[in-house]
Amino acid sequence: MAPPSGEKITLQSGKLHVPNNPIIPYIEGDGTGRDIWRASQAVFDAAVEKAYQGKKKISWYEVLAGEKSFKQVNNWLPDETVEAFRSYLVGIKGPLTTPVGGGIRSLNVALRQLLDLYVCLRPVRYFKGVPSPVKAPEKVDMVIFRENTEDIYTGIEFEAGTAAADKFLGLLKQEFEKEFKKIRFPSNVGIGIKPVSKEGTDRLVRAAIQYAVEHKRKSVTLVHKGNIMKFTEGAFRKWGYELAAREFGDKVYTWDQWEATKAAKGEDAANAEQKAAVSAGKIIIKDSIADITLQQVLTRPDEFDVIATLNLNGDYLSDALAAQVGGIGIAPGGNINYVSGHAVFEATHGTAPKYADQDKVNPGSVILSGEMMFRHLGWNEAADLIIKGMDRAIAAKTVTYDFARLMKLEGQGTVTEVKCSEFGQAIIKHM
Ligand SMILES: NC(=O)C1=CN([C@@H]2O[C@H](COP(=O)(O)OP(=O)(O)OC[C@H]3O[C@@H](n4cnc5c(N)ncnc54)[C@H](OP(=O)(O)O)[C@@H]3O)[C@@H](O)[C@H]2O)C=CC1
Ligand SMILES: O=C(O)CCC(=O)C(=O)O
Ligand SMILES: [Mg+2]
Repeated sequence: MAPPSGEKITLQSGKLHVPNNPIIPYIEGDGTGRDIWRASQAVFDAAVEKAYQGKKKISWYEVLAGEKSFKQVNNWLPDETVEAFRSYLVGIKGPLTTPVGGGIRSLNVALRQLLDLYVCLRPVRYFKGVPSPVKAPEKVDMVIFRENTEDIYTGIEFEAGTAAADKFLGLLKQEFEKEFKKIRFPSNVGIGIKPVSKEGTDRLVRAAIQYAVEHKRKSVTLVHKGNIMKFTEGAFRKWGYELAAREFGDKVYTWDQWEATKAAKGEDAANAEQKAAVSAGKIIIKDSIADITLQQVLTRPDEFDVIATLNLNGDYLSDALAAQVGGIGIAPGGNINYVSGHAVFEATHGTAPKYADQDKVNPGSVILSGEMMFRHLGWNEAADLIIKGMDRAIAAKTVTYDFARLMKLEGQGTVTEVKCSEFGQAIIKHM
């Protein structure tokens, strides 16, 4: 049931209108979600109270999904939950379990698709003092724009040996014999479909470039595997460059332009043109193939800034990048539709079931997802307090097991390992 007090956040003339007492729906999450949510909600309420001294307050509205929902109402993702996020516009969630190889499809992905939250926004930045496996983690300052509604996450798959798979293979054999013959073992094969559209690419790349312009970032890299998947990943690259030139022509310089100038006037001329564009404050739009990207974000992190990529690449890249700045314990995210105003913020990590109900794991990812939510709402004072509290709690080396483990390996002196709830309290104390 919605809380008795509070008002709806609305979209007015394309802008969010946020009342002082907004109703914000949340999903607690499975596994470690329960512990993390408790710690995080305390931090959110404390930050709002400290920033606005009672003038603003969130009315939290718990909605059900996942294991808790199945237990209580025999439904993994009730319509009321989706409707609440639709109706109240902005929400936040903990992680939800997805079984491997069978069972229900991802509820996390379902929510993104049902609400058409086409951007998965995952900033990756370094907090001073956080232990890291790399030599210069402070060079990592990237913002991932992961396409969130297409690619293999659409879940169009046919299980090997089923009637559906046989029917699909039959169609393929009949209509596309040349392609069918490429299947190495056609009698026992699972099939997946990877849709990537121009519309989906355009809106994702538009959001990434818009962000780069608004935040004065240096470059947007289109990450793809277009050498192998020419008409999906390759098309993403092509459409991305075309959109950049068409909609942001005066604000960007693309590697497509560089190639054209090189072909016409030689490499020196192309380099000079790019240098002039950088001096004029233009954003460089470039691209990089996904496999080498995973190496270069490690070896040359300062060459990457905003990254726009498809769903699966973005999933891999966000966990890999999180490792460089201290791990998945402080990797926040938001699923956003910049047109409808709908947004659901959530951590990059999952339910880490082996630590469930031990009050152990790092609540930092959900806390920083809340920080992103506050900025999205224009509540920057509350967001700033969360960053301040987090910075100082880490500097005081009062940290959860994940950071403590790495800090001890680094020989960082006295480290106080605290529980999930205690880390939340440490953030509040240091605000
Ligand atoms: N958006 C969502 O809701 C997501 C849901 N999932 C789902 O979660 C389930 C488990 O997935 P799995 O692949 O194991 O990945 P998880 O992210 O849940 O956990 C993997 C490992 O990451 C570390 N970790 C995760 N969360 C934290 C945290 N808060 N603080 C510190 N360390 C953390 C732990 O490492 P260590 O063992 O080294 O301590 C943990 O064992 C699956 O069902 C998956 O589908 C996964 C990702 C996103
Ligand atoms: O939905 C899931 O269970 C996994 C999703 C995931 O890994 C992600 O979005 O990063
Ligand atoms: Mg993931």
